[in-house]
Amino acid sequence: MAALDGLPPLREVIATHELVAKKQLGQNFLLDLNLTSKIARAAGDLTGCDVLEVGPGPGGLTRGLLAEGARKVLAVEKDPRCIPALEEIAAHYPGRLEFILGDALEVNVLEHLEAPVRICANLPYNVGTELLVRWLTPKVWPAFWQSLTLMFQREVAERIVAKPGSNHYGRLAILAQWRTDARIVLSLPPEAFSPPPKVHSAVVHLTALPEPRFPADPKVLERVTAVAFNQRRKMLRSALKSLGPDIEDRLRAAGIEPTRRAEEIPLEGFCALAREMAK
Ligand SMILES: C[S@@+](CC[C@H](N)C(=O)[O-])C[C@H]1O[C@@H](n2cnc3c(N)ncnc32)[C@H](O)[C@@H]1O
Repeated sequence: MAALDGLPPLREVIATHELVAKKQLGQNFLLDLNLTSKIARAAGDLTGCDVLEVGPGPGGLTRGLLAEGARKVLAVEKDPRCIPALEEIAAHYPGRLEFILGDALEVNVLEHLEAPVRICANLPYNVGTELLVRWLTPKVWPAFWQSLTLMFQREVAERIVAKPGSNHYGRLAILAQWRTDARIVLSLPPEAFSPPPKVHSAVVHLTALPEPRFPADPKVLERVTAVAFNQRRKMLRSALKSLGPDIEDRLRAAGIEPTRRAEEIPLEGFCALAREMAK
């Protein structure tokens, strides 16, 4: 029996195209179309938006995004075995699904998208964090996208929304909360996926702020936070020693006591330190 959107159920799609999941591509598919619709709705009002999806796989989330009214979905998929399933969806929604066979870390998507753009994806876990950091750290802000709605391992999701003092607080929290409002909107148990991964998952929704909360150069902020949290239990004067012999002076100039630890420093402090380091 066809699903509500008139296309075959995802289990049938997977069987027809023999999409046996490949671990090295992070393939844990969502086969419940109610769930993929829920994630698409969490992306906000899609009417009139282009939506970038990384890793559409058999297309469950793609179908949700199209049914929720996306003007166009641009889907970037690395696995050629998924293309026939995507072609069926494209035929069902004429002119609204464009897909690119390629690696999302290499494809230039900008020439295929028109503003306003939202990004929504059940990301392959092995490239998820790298893509997120790239989307958060363009030189020029605002970025090309308005919002990100992304599935991660739950632990990564917790790192994105973590506050100072928590074990999860680190580079991801700082980069995300610097330029977006970030919150977890959905938690999913392993059984929601086929095959089930070992860990729980969660969807994070990040809304781009018109301006970063505090001025800083993205590359410097990224570097300073990466180094600081690499040795998170050490005092900053030791953890940041590799950034130069005058690091204690720079910390003080940024209003940070050099004996404090990275996990105690709020976003504002790291931005002040990034400005000092850029001088
Ligand atoms: C977790 S699955 C999600 C599939 C589908 N969106 C779903 O929700 O069922 C991740 C998908 O990303 C694809 N993928 C893995 N690495 C990729 C990369 N570097 N670029 C683009 N797609 C990739 C995989 O082939 C797979 O289809």
